Amino acid sequence: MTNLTEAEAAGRVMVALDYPDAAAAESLVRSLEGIPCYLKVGMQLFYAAGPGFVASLKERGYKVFLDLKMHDIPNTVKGGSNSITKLGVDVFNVHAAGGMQMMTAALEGVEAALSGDSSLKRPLVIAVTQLTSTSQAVLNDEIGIGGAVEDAVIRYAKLAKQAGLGGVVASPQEVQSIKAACGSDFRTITPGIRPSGAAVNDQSRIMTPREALEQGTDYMVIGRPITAAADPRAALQSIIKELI
Ligand SMILES: O=c1ccn([C@@H]2O[C@H](COP(=O)(O)O)[C@@H](O)[C@H]2O)c(=O)[nH]1
Repeated sequence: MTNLTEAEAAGRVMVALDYPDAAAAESLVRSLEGIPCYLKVGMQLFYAAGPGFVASLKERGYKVFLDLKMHDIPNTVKGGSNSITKLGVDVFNVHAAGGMQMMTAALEGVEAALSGDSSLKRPLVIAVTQLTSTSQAVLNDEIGIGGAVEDAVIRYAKLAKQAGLGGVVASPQEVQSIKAACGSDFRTITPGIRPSGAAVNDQSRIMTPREALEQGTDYMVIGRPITAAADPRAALQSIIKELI
């Protein structure tokens, strides 16, 4: 048991809307109506449905994580961050592998947007460390980065913290080390969540929702265990129940 209320537990879940178009995503959103979870819009949906879909979620009061994982030269990321901030999203991200200057530029883009429109809310800017699909073997043998995945994650997390970002995307397996290295206020947003018995799919570094919560994660990103379920609302409700 934890001290989380049902609403608080729902607020820790970010449902990944990985759909090919607005109509498909809309149908899932409607099925979850009234549950105060975050909605995550990633590349597939954003490239198909664009800023208009994000704006429609915000108009309906949803908290939105725009997961576009920017990774480009600093000037381009600054511009991208500026445009994203103007969409009014609550959370967005860049790749920590872009380095300190790129992450700082992302924050400059945010500041420029906020200074031009006082009605905008400051988004939480976070950095992707090592994708949760990346295993130890892939990191070492394919990508060619030596050492333990966890060490790479912590290196990226420290760099993101130094750049002034508010948190990182990582596996729940790394949450305790990230918090120890970067402080308890430094947010962890963790995909790689699989309820017991669920298909692992292409994820590698996974944990159940309950285990992730016990590691101290702030938010858990969950896609297919909800969206591919016969009854997505029931699947989300069962995850929330596991968290309270
Ligand atoms: O390291 C990362 C970064 C982002 N993701 C995203 O999270 C969801 C996970 O979806 P599942 O269906 O629960 O696997 C997806 O949108 C990814 O793009 C990630 O998995 N790992």
